Amino acid sequence: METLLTPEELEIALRSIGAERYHNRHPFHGLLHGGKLNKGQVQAWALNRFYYQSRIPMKDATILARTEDPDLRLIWRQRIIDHDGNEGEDGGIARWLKLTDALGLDRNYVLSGDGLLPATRFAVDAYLHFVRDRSLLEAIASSLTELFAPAIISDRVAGMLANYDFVSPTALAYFEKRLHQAPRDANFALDYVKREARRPDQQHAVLQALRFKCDVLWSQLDALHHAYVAPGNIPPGAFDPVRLSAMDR
Ligand SMILES: O=C(O)c1cc(C(=O)O)c2c(n1)C(=O)C(=O)c1cc(C(=O)O)[nH]c1-2
Repeated sequence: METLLTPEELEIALRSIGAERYHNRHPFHGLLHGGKLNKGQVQAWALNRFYYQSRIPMKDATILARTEDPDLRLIWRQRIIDHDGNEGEDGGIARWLKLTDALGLDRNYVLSGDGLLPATRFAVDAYLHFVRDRSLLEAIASSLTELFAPAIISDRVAGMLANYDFVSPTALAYFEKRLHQAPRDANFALDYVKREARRPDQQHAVLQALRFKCDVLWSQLDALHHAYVAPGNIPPGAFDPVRLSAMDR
């Protein structure tokens, strides 16, 4: 029999999952933030990560569609606005495309998803399916990786600006916004799961949802590391910085 945790104990357990498994610990992030990647490798990261960004509002629309609670929808819909923007106002997706523009990637190529690594698509789609198929509580809990995002975003911006001459503060504008948005969103989701996970099996499911989401993030970086850091592993059809610049010549 599992024991029932207090809400505070549940929060401690969630935070310890982040401390152990969040993608800030992935070696690819060490290379990215430490200035150890070349431009083609940074392009590959931005291109693949765009797919994650593009699916986030679809994921949040799924959560909206699944809840009967208008108060929850009212709060949650802000996430879609943050990513898609509003009339006359850019959102996160447009800001991410400014980053891929600044890195010299063709917009239509980025939008097409043609150069994605297979594992990026599988991992991100698994997140969408999880949010569609599991309980609403698990769907909300799976967003809780955002609790740990501000620290990695600060490290990333400082590291990339210090280490890459092809990265400017305007190119990284996406992250500046997330520094305010992520804690607001994560704190709301954390309060929600602390309030709604009232049985041991629900608490277990919440913890598993966060582990699952850490795996979604981790496996995207595994794929980048495998394909672009070790030579010779780029899958057929995926973005190849060397081939692309040879075609420019
Ligand atoms: O830069 C990052 O490391 C990072 C991580 C995460 C995350 O932890 O899932 C998100 C984001 N960024 C992000 O920008 C974002 O919009 C976002 C939405 C979500 C989500 O699951 O709803 N996670 C994240």
